[in-house]
Amino acid sequence: MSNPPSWPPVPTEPVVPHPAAPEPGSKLGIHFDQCFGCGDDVEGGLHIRSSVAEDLVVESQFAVTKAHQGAPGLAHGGLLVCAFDEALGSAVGNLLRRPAVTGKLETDFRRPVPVGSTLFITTRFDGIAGRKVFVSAEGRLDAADGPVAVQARALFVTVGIDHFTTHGDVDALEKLRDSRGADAKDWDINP
Ligand SMILES: CCCCCCCC/C=C\CCCCCCCC(=O)SCCNC(=O)CCNC(=O)[C@H](O)C(C)(C)COP(=O)(O)OP(=O)(O)OC[C@H]1O[C@@H](n2cnc3c(N)ncnc32)[C@H](O)[C@@H]1OP(=O)(O)O
Repeated sequence: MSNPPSWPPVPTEPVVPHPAAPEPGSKLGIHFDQCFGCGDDVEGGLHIRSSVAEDLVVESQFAVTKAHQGAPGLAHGGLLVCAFDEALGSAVGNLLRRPAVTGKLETDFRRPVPVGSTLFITTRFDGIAGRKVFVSAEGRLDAADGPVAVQARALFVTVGIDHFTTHGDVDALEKLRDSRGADAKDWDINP
């Protein structure tokens, strides 16, 4: 059997938060009201909520409902991946205060996640190499110290706002500003 790949897969530097990054104890707002991961306007969305803890840790919660089923009474694995994409991406975007997109996201499903449970997701920064930001997370059932149900690790790549205006909606910046309020105006959007 081959050894598991090392993580991060390339040499990295420690992650330094943006000087204006939210302090430990801060709640993170939604980044876009129509986002499936966090948006308030999405019926059946994941409605993930996150806050900053000490030592560059971000804590997120995903309350699993019937809208998120795969098998009867159990969360769909793809939506659990979405929850981690949101939690990890939110940590990267908010603490570096730059837009970033998921380049790679791996998940290990260790336990079933029932409808009615809440997944407590803890995200940590593993290192940065140029535009590449490596993060990992674990999701525990029903409490911050509950049993581990899902683990994930990901590469996010920082991008300019042109990523969204070119490939998505030409009005992306205005729509993000409308969702985030005045807080959006001083983001580093042209790496
Ligand atoms: C999302 C809205 C954000 C709004 C902003 C407001 C702030 C909000 C704050 C916070 C909340 C955020 C919450 C969001 C959560 C959800 C995030 C998502 O689901 S994002 C959607 C899914 N992901 C994509 O659609 C990417 C599609 N891929 C691409 O667009 C490109 O491939 C991209 C940008 C990732 C890289 O393309 P290149 O041309 O810019 O750069 P190249 O040179 O190819 O890659 C850069 C480096 O990364 C490595 N790399 C890229 N992809 C890799 C991969 N899959 N595996 C390994 N390395 C990879 C490359 O090898 C390269 O490394 P070397 O610099 O040469 O060392």
